[in-house]
Amino acid sequence: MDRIITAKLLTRENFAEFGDVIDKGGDNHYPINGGKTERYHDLAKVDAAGPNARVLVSIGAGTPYKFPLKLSMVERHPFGSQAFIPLSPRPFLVVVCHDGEDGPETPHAFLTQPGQGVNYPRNLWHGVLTPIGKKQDFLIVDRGGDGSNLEEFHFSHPYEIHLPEAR
Ligand SMILES: NC(=O)N[C@@H](O)C(=O)O
Ligand code: NI
Repeated sequence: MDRIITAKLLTRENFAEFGDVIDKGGDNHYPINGGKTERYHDLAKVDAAGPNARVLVSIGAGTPYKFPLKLSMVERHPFGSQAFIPLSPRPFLVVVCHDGEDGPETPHAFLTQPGQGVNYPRNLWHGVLTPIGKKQDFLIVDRGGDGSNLEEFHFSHPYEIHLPEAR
């Protein structure tokens, strides 16, 4: 099986089967504060389940990965969603998989558009936060609480993830 995957530009449409896109591209927005602010409303479903669950807001100071990326592991969070919102307008890599009978199916790789964030629903298989080219900070909104909220899957053979040519 071909283990080389080239990331495609992330859009609301092509990511819809996996999770939420956090940007100003949706149509659910309206003026607040007398029109001084436009609110882009309800962009992501935040989910925090299990014992003593609560929503966490954190900052991830990410270090870039080399490309092509060797993807040998994906993970998922059984008790909650996880959102990554970049604090600088640089694209980053998003890798997600549907769940199959024997674990994650073939990965799908996306290159976000500058400033775009994503939200992974509970139990969505995903690669870890993957900045590109330089250090990048991210706001992370995910679940805290008791119990193990991390499940990892190690592929028997790694995938090789490439970025699209024309960037
Ligand atoms: N644990 C954490 O904050 N990050 C990972 O779950 C990840 O998806 O990068
Ligand atoms: Ni995660």
